[in-house]
Amino acid sequence: MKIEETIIKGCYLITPRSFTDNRGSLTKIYHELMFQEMGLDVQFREEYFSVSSKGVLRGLHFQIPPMQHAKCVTCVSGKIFDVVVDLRKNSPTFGKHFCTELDGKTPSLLYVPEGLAHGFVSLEDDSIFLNRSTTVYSPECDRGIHWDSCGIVWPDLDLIISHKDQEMPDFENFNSPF
Ligand SMILES: Cc1cn([C@H]2C[C@H](O)[C@@H](COP(=O)(O)OP(=O)(O)O[C@H]3O[C@@H](C)C(=O)[C@@H](O)[C@H]3O)O2)c(=O)[nH]c1=O
Repeated sequence: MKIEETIIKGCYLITPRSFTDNRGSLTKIYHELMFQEMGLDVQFREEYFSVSSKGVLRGLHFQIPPMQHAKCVTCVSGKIFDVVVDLRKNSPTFGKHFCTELDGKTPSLLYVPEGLAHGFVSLEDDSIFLNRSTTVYSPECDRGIHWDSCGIVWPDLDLIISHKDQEMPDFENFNSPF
């Protein structure tokens, strides 16, 4: 595995190891010891995947204390435009964002530390997004900021967005607990 820090401290792009042969490929996306060796000594508690049509935007989400979490996300099929926003008040990149494409054909992972909001837009039909988190889902602590915040330039697509996400507060009107 290869790890590279993004412009946001503690947020890493990870290139997993893939093995390809005449049958197809095998990609290792989590290995406890390898994660520890990369400095990511975390215990994941929950994992799920979602399937999204082209243009679906989900985000920008996070959980507030006491159920805040780090997460490791990837796209196992299709392609997504993935974004994180730093909500840590004492961080030099507070309010700044980082975006990257996650492509099922050339797998890579994004490790998102506590205190960041996360979202993505699906660039292809049936993109499969895989999410592993260090706390379980808590509807009481589930929060978000509006997707059209912080100067994020989203892909020019006909976006499909849930009512819940359309109603999220702007970053400017959100008092961060981080
Ligand atoms: C995220 C989640 C949702 N749900 C339920 C709540 C709801 O009925 C349905 C759909 O939930 P949402 O609309 O919140 O799903 P979605 O918009 O896909 O939420 C996800 O977005 C991406 C960007 C993230 O970063 C994730 O952490 C998560 O917040 O699934 C769970 O039961 N467990 C979960 O872990």
